[in-house]
Amino acid sequence: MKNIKEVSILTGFLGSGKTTLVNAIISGRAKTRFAIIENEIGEESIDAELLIKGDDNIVELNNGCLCCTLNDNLYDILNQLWLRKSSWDQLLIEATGIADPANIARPFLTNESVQESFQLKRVICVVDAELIEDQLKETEVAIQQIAFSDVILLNKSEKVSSAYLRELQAILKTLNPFAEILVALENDFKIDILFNRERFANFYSNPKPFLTPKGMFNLIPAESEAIPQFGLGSAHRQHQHSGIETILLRYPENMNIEAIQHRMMVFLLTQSIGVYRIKGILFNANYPERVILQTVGKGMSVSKGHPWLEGDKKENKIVIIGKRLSLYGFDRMFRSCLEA
Ligand SMILES: Nc1nc2c(ncn2[C@@H]2O[C@H](COP(=O)(O)OP(=O)(O)OP(=O)(O)O)[C@@H](O)[C@H]2O)c(=O)[nH]1
Repeated sequence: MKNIKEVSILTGFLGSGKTTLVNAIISGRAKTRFAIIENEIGEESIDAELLIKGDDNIVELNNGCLCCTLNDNLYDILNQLWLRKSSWDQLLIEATGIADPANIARPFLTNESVQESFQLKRVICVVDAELIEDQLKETEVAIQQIAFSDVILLNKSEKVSSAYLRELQAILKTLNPFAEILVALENDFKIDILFNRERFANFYSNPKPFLTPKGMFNLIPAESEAIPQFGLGSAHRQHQHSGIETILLRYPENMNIEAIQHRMMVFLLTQSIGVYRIKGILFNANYPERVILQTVGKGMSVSKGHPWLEGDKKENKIVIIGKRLSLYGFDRMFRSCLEA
């Protein structure tokens, strides 16, 4: 009998906690070998570096959204993963924070040849309890993510009161009465409960194939969208999606970690409107590990990442995601924190 692989899609707005959940899944289901598709909107992968283990079956898909420009690539990747199906058990897809999960799920729901090999078991939406109300007001995609999911994981619940948490649950119920809402407290995800949840198999009635059959999973040639790029030395603007854009900055010099923390704190307090997410892998020769800088909304965290190994390209890599971003302003700010 053909071995059908289970698929889980993780969605949720920028910074809600998807990568943290992927790590919790990897360690919480240690007996399951996961193939993981990591999609990031920036050209450079940062999330893959934040995963707790390196694995041959981690596929990074950068500089575009699986839900739109990279959707064709999904077929390629499914083909590749299927060819080495004996090396993994289940597939996890971490969408970008601005993806519409319906578009990622479509091949699994409508394409018969994909369905013969892959079964979409659940779409999990990670929701930031502290920020979701603002996100729902600002971006339609936050609503789409909640509306399409089978399970809503109300994350960072320790940051809000229990009365507000109940209010939020009521709001989420109105956006998606069919989904089950689970509450996660301080990264304490109940992974087994999550993986017991399965979508209603017949929820989408009478799906129709939407692609011309070709190749193993109806592979169609990728028609990649032109991506606007503006050069500025090592800094450039990369990709636009739903009015949300990404800037990538790279610097080979030592970053002064104290200086950047201070600078970021002031920035978040005074100027951060329209900046949804900053993720940085920071380099300083005095630190044996990568320093991970993250901001979500006005919150910031700085933590240790993987150690630098010989042969690693030692540099600072910072991704900023938001609307109407000032490339020159960010470049100036980060340059001012480099050690002379
Ligand atoms: N306080 C608190 N922080 C959390 C929790 N879960 C995640 N975080 C923090 O939130 C930040 C973003 O988490 P990620 O897991 O990277 O979020 P993400 O959804 O993968 O982010 P994007 O890939 O940029 O969309 C990190 O600094 C995490 O440490 C939680 O339950 N409580």
